[in-house]
Amino acid sequence: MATPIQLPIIDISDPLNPAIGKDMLDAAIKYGFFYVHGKGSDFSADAVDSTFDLSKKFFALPKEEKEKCRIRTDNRGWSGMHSEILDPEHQRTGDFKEALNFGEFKDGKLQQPLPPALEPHEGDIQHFTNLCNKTAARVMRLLALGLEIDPDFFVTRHDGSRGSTGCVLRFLYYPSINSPASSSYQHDIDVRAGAHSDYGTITLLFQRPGQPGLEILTADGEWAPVPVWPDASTRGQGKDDFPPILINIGDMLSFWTNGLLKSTIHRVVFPLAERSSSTSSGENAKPQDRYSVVFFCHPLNDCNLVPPVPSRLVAAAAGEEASSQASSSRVGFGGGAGSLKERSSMTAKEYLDLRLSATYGQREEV
Ligand SMILES: O=C(O)CCC(=O)C(=O)O
Ligand SMILES: [Fe+2]
Repeated sequence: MATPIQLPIIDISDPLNPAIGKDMLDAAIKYGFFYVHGKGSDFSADAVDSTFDLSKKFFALPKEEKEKCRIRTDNRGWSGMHSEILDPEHQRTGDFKEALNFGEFKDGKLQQPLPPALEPHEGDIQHFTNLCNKTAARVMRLLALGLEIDPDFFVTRHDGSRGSTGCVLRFLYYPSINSPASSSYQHDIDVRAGAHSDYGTITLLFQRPGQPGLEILTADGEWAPVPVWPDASTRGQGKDDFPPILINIGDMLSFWTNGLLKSTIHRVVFPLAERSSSTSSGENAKPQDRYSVVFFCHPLNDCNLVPPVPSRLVAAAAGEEASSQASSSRVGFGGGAGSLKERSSMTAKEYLDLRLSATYGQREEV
């Protein structure tokens, strides 16, 4: 079985500490993924727990209720089992998951239909989104410090009070391998979420203890499981504890930094230990449903990603890339935005539209 990857865990309680910025940048260059401690972020265990409770409540609703907020081309709403294919080149069946995307709030209101069960919780969803934006700002300040640029370079370009952004909060539900919804699963061809990279600048991922499944594609081309709790010594110290938040770099930030920061391909699987315990009476991990909560952080729609981030490290990376054979043709993996490097201008909105239409071309117009 592949060995779980050990990713750095970073304390973001001081977002103006250049040494931490350097550590974060190193992780973003080497892996494209790192954890941040829950402590020192803007989240409490309660805020995270109650958001997962809400997500469970939503996915348990009858299909007819969820149908009322089915996703359309604005990328907001619910997508059912098998309706997304994140890796169309390799997947036979759509992803073994359900998802619910929340877009922007205007005057405290979401701009999309909500099922009645969630209506009383609109304020809670907004509160959680605000916390995501605050923690994302800490991470972006530290990355800017690592890049030796104005610490607010990214934060001002993501400031939702100045316009619309493509930020999305997403609830995900992957039924366990023993669920009837997973009965058609064939482990040599199917996955819970196909291989992909994320489109935005950074992604925040919240996971639950005992519900693993995320894997990343390492530089050696191997799939490495990413533990929910990376370090046993940080686990379970008091009720205020929750698994560290996993952060990854998206395609836009990779593009914007000339490929210096890595947008790493990842997927979600039924963990091997769970697969074997569903067919034998072994002592392996008991199959579990997996719930995750993801925040895709995007710049303001009109933010131009050309020219690149004004960092000497980015400029140096561009020089290296030009002289190397391995130019980053995989920026924009997933299709739809392959020729980015030839463009003299590309706004965040243009970029996102290209990527979404490649992945979700079949959705109904709003
Ligand atoms: O559920 C997860 O762990 C990852 C989800 C993901 O990668 C995505 O939605 O982009
Ligand atoms: Fe992802």
